[in-house]
Amino acid sequence: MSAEPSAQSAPQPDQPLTHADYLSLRAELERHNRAYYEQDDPEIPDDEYDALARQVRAAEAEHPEWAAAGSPTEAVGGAVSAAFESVDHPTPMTSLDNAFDDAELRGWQERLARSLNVDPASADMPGAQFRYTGELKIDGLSVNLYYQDGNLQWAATRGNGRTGEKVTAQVLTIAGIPQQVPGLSGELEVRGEVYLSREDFAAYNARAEELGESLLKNPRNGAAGALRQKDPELTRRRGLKAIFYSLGKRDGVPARTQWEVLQWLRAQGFPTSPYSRPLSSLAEALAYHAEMTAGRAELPFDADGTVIKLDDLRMQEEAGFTSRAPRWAVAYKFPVEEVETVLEDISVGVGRTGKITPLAHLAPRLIEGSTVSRATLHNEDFVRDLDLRVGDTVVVRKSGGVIPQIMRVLVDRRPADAPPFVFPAECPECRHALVRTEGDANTYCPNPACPAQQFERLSYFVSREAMDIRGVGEQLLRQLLAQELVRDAADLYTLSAEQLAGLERSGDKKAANILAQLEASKTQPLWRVINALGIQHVGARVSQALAAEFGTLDRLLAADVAAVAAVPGLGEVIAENLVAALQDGAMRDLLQRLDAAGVRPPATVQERGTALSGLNFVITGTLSQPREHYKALLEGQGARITGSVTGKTSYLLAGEDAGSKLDKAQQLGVPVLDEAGLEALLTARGAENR
Ligand SMILES: NC(=O)c1ccc[n+]([C@@H]2O[C@H](COP(=O)([O-])OP(=O)(O)OC[C@H]3O[C@@H](n4cnc5c(N)ncnc54)[C@H](O)[C@@H]3O)[C@@H](O)[C@H]2O)c1
Ligand SMILES: [Zn+2]
Repeated sequence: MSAEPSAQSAPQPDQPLTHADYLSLRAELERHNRAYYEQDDPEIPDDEYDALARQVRAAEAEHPEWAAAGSPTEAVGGAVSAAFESVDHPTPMTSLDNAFDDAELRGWQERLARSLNVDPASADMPGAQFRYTGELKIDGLSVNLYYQDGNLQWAATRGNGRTGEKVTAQVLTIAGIPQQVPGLSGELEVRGEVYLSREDFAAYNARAEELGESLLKNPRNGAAGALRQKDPELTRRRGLKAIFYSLGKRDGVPARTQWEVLQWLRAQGFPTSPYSRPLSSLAEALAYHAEMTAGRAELPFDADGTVIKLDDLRMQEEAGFTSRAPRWAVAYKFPVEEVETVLEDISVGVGRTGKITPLAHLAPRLIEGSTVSRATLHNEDFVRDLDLRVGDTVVVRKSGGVIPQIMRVLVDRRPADAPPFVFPAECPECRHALVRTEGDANTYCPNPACPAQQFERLSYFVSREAMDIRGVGEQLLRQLLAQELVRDAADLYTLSAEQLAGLERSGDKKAANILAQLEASKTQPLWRVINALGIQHVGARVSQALAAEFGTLDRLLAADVAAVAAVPGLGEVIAENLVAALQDGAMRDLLQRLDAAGVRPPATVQERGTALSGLNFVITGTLSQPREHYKALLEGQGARITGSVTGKTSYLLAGEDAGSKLDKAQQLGVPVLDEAGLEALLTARGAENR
């Protein structure tokens, strides 16, 4: 394995910078700060940014007069966006100084000792006065929660360190944030990191990739973009998480050390990190860092290093802060592992929606503990921007700790005869001309009869997360397509025993088994059928939400965009796409033929709750959601819905402007429920799965 020399090394001392060089580097740094902090969209990886910042700092150390006009190296964060109300942090929120190797961590301890008037040699004595807490440096963005007398007043981003953006509603979409800290009076500031888990990051990008939308560069920027949404509902959909690790104001908090702060936070119900550790010496800090470095690939979130903090809070206060960071803590960054490898081939795949995706085939290399031999190239522009050519030596790293990504091409190592990669104009499977519409990064094969798409759609249809037809595997599907026995999923249900038995490596017994499985699949639950249609962005989770909401396929087919978009977990984009897909002529034809073949999912009703079984409901008046919603909800709990109020009616669900039915119910003494009443009834009867 050949690791790239680190981009983090300090500038060469034999290359003194001129003032003009310095100014241009500094302008570059400011530009990257804006892209990173204000647009949440960095242009360069963090280690390259860090190297640039070090160069500027080194120049300023030699020429303090250059920095006099106010350098970005002195500042924390970026400008506060006018889109949010701004709020002053009672205690400033700072950045952290960095260390990049063990020697730098020792150097940090020495400086710390001197600032505390302690002999650096004795600070490092076994069992000495310098104890630490080791934590992971989670790659998210920091927030400050401000409480008065134990009640949450607001939550804000770090902003420029003194003033942040108020994002209370957005922060409260994160699970587990206490709105009260009982028993405290005075002021409390709780600081932590809001982040996107690696899993959620990957899921987001997978969807964005399908949509042809721009991808998140890393989980940190994903978290920052999600938290700084004006609409908290959009924040909620991204599924942010948070981990808390320090205090600003801390009136009445009984902690004397950082470790006790963490224990206290945990006891108050704040999410805390399981990876934090008390450390009794610098040697233990080094070992902790080494251990975290080795285990970083398995973390559920991105971390770019460890944070080593002097444990004693009184000593922390004594050591104090520089202009932008505490002296008592340091971020020890993980090395960025990049490897060089050779691009052996670029293949082009066709997905079930016809999307064409180029894939890099790499000479296998080990990166952070796993072998990497492939990397997605996303789309045409991605390959062109890199100017990738087969035979190139490329630099690969894991982005977001998990997904291998080609960072750049080492052009000087390019074989002389390497031809530029030409993105195909025709589908590699069916030779149909490919289309790429303006404004879309993706290229598609528009041919619905494309065998690659047919195959992908069919294998998706029978897959475990869809119709789960185990006997129909990849090989069988290929044979069926090749012999033109099927074109789409509905054709599977028209197959005869003779046709199946006639296939290669098949026989009567196998054929009977396949037919039995096909037969059984006709009553698979609704969500499986919805999922099996293979509509863009409609996977298992979305299908389950749709089935729960609409109950039957017919109701789903009748729903408009607004009704679909209102389903929990869905949004406008998915809704529009879904409604359009269901209205498509070919899709209607497929659905009709599936129905004719006997594929009839039982109404979702039966497989859900029984909390209201035996009860008869009548619905009237204007409710806050379409009547279908309540119908599905009630039927989903086993209730029957009837049209008129009679002696047999158990409840009338009445919205605004209810007319004669309400009168009738009152006459007959039928209990009348409003929405809150219904909610209470469901709760009282222990309804789940709503
Ligand atoms: N790629 C780019 O263009 C670009 C531009 C600007 C900044 N950056 C990156 O951003 C970082 C710069 O600095 P910064 O000041 O935002 O912060 P920082 O990431 O260097 O360090 C401070 C921050 O660490 C976070 N943190 C996470 N876990 C913590 C813990 N356990 N204890 C304390 N703090 C913890 C806090 O949010 C805190 O504000 C660098 O990593 C730099 O590479 C990159
Ligand atoms: Zn094709």
